[in-house]
This record gives sequence, structure tokens and C-alpha cells, in this order.
Amino acid sequence: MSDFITFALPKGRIMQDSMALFGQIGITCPEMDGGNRKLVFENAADGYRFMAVRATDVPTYVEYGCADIGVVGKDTLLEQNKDLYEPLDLKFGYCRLVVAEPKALRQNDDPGSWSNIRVATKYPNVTERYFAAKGIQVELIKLYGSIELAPLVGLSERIVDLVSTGATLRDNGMVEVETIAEITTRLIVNRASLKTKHARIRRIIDALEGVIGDEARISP
Ligand SMILES: Nc1ncnc2c1ncn2[C@@H]1O[C@H](COP(=O)(O)OP(=O)(O)OP(=O)(O)O)[C@@H](O)[C@H]1O
Ligand SMILES: O=P(O)(O)OC[C@H]1O[C@H](OP(=O)(O)OP(=O)(O)O)[C@H](O)[C@@H]1O
Repeated sequence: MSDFITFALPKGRIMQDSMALFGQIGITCPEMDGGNRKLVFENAADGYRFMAVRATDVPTYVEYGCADIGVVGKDTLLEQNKDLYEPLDLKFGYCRLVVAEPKALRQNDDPGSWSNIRVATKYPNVTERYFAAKGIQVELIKLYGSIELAPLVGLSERIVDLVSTGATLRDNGMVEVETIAEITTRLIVNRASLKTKHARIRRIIDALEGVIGDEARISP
């Protein structure tokens, strides 16, 4: 690894909030404002590099040390369960991971009586763990997006997915049944980088904590 500090940032909705937060601690990348299709951007003067990757790929780039630091939703971390240092809750990207089902089904359904259900989700590992802890057997159908479609076309009656405003569930005739986890965006760090680039990474973590507040710190 170089003397650069390399960040892996998700291309989607988290990117803008991440750069706004880093901007508050003086970490910027003017090259990113260029409006092109580049995937790696540098601020060579300050020694920072930024990679734009798929949200679900952030933990992989950090785990393998291609990036020293990553920004990623807790949902992705729960699903992938990788060995990463997670020092900070960045306190944005708030949403919830929930179990949901069609409104009509909910009226006569008792989740307490479920013993064997079929669930469509982007989060098969979290879903399996959650229902296994309740003694419920799940037939998992892994999807990669538009999860709320599954009950509409008879793929599965239940889904596990993220809810933020609730508009997607509502507009597709579904309601929440249970909350599995509250989700926010997290800072993750490669364990080797934490040793080899300790002073710089510690400074970044401390500066972010200074901006967000003490409640950002996650105890190991
Ligand atoms: N509706 C939402 N409101 C707020 N945060 C959300 C919402 N949906 C997702 N997120 C958060 O943003 C993260 C990235 O979501 P985004 O939609 O940008 O990527 P994605 O399309 O889900 O991932 P990928 O590109 O790997 O398929 C999620 O992992 C979650 O933490
Ligand atoms: O409660 P809401 O504010 O409506 O947000 C929830 C929706 O947002 C996410 O989908 P996304 O936009 O990432 O699209 P996707 O279904 O293709 O993953 C999530 O998977 C829900 O579908």
C-alpha cells in the first residue's frame, strides 16, 4: 500500500453525504467534481484517494486492503459479517431493516404462529439468522432489488427489506410486521492499515468524531 489514504465509497445515495462529512474535516477531492465516469479520484497534494464502488462491494475492498477506509450501511455489514474495524456510526443514511407483507394478509396474520415461511430479500444471511433465533424455518429467495415486487407477483408473501420514508411499501400495498434492525452508515477500517497508517487514520477518526459527536463512537 502507498502513502495515500484510500477511501472506498458507495456510488449511490451515500456518496454525497460522505463527501460532505469529509469536507467538514478538510478532506476534499476537487477531481470528483469533474462529471466523468472515472472510478478512482486523487487529491495528490493531501495524499487522499477515493474509489467509487458498489455499496455491497465496499467491505470487500476494505477487507483486502485495496482501501484503508470505507463508508457503508450497517445493513451491508450485518449481511456480510466480515472482519473489519468499525469505529464510527456516521449518523446518516438512517433507515430500518424490516419484515413486511401485504396489507390484506396482515389483517388475519399472526407472526407469533409462523413456523415455516418464504421470504424474498437482498439480505438472506440476516434474514436466516433473525428467524432461526425465533425458531422459524425460512425458505429464502435472494433478490437484488425492487424487493416489494415479490408479493405482488406471488414470488413470496413476505419480504425483508429497508424502509426509510415507507413510501415504497405503502405504494405497493404492504405494511411492516417487525423491525429487525435500525440502520445507519458506518466508517470501516482495514485492520492492517490501522497499524501501518495508524497516526493518519486515528486523526481522521478523531476529527470525524469531533464533528459528529461522542455518540458516533462504537465500542469495540
Ligand atoms: N431508502 C433508503 N433510505 C436511506 N438509506 C437507504 C435506503 N436504501 C438504502 N439505504 C442505505 O444506503 C445504502 C446504499 O444503498 P444504495 O441504494 O445506494 O445502494 P444499493 O443499490 O442498495 O447497493 P448496490 O449498488 O450494491 O446494489 C444501503 O446499504 C443502506 O444502508
Ligand atoms: O421507504 P422508502 O423511502 O420508500 O425506501 C425504501 C426503498 O429504498 C430502497 O430501495 P432502492 O431505492 O435502493 O431500490 P432497490 O429496490 O432497487 O434496491 C429499499 O430497498 C426500498 O425499496
